[in-house]
Amino acid sequence: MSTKQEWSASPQDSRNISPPSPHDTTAAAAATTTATATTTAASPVVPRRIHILGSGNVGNLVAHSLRTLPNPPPVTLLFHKFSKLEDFQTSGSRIELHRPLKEVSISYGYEAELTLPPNAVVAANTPLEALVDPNTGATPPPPPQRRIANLIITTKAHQTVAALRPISERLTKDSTVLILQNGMGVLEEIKAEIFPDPASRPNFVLGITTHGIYPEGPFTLVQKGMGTISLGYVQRDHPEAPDWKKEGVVRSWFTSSPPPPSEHPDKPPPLNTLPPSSGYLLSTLLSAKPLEAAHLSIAELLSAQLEKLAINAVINPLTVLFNCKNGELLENFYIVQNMRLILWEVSQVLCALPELAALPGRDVRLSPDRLYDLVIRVARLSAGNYSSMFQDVRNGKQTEIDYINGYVLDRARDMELACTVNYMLVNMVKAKGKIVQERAAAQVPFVLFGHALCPL
Ligand SMILES: CC(C)(CO)[C@@H](O)C(=O)[O-]
Repeated sequence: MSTKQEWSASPQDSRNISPPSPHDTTAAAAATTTATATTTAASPVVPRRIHILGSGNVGNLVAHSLRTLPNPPPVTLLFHKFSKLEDFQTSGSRIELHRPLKEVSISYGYEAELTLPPNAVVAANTPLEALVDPNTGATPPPPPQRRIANLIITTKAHQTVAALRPISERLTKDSTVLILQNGMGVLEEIKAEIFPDPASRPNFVLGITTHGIYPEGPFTLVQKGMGTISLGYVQRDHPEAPDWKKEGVVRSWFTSSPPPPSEHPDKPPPLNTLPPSSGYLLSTLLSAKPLEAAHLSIAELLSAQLEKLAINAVINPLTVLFNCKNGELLENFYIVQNMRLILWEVSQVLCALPELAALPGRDVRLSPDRLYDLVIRVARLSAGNYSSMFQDVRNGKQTEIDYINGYVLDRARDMELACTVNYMLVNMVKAKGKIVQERAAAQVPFVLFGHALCPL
């Protein structure tokens, strides 16, 4: 874990359009006690406010952990659906966390915003309920168009680009965006579709979490498994890097830039060598104890991401296809045989990735046997839970399969490797999702204004 560093914050960003909130005006004093180190006259100026896009379990855990710091930073929750914003407000604009053997903790003081652009009313594909209060018919007030210095994205992988687009103009090259979600490939999509110009795009940090969080009510979470959050700063691309728009999405996120200054390539770069907002965001997350966050070198983070990808590539689709809890996968010899088959193929693809060529111990670390041990450990620890993909399918939602097994498939395709097992899994999970959605639709054949008129 890296050393923490103190960051002073600007009381109010001069580019903000909205008037300062009381939380922001006290930012400079508060920032100095969030993390500890030496302040110099030349300390970087970073607005303290942290915006969080994605109001699922991980987003709420991070928000709660930040707001329960001794001197918490101001936190804005960004909602892209009016109904979600309303749920938050009607449940007291607070987040509640239940942890094993710990008392329940409740956090307050959030600012909540709707992220729809002002002209969303006329956009053809905007869901009406996202704009108009179903009870009163009122439209929400326009959100303050404050510049976003620090953004944490915890949306599902497939929702990220659409959720980020309405706020993308509030991010600048001085901002930092942390992408904290399951799956891989989203950073490349964001760069290609939202920030094609390397010179003006924000800084990025990638993260993965192993915390086991489950909802117990609106904005009430239960932490069943204590995990960690691993974070890695992504070096900026050179402005002369390839034009992503022209050449399509390249799914490897390693850049053409030299690695950031660091005494040893396995060590993360010191926070004070990073852009100020990246240093501030990392330092603040590292100081939030319940998150158990660690700052890794980007090579270490990539390995951890790929290990998690391999775990998800096995547990998630199999729990969908066999309609079972994570632990039930382990009790069935035939399923375990399939696990080994999937991992053999995943391991072949991951070990061939060009960006891992210099990773020490790559072939052992990503060998089928080691990945199998990791899968077994996670399935045991989460034996009583249903995987996130199982829950998505059951709730008729789109899954993250394209960013998990689909990512393995895309990378195999780039390298001209066969990847039939993962190809089949992607199609089978999509087929299962379609069956569930069609069955649900068949049960409610006639829907008007969101109300089922004739449920069967
Ligand atoms: C590890 C995992 C499969 C445990 O349920 C989790 O990442 C999930 O549900 O996606």
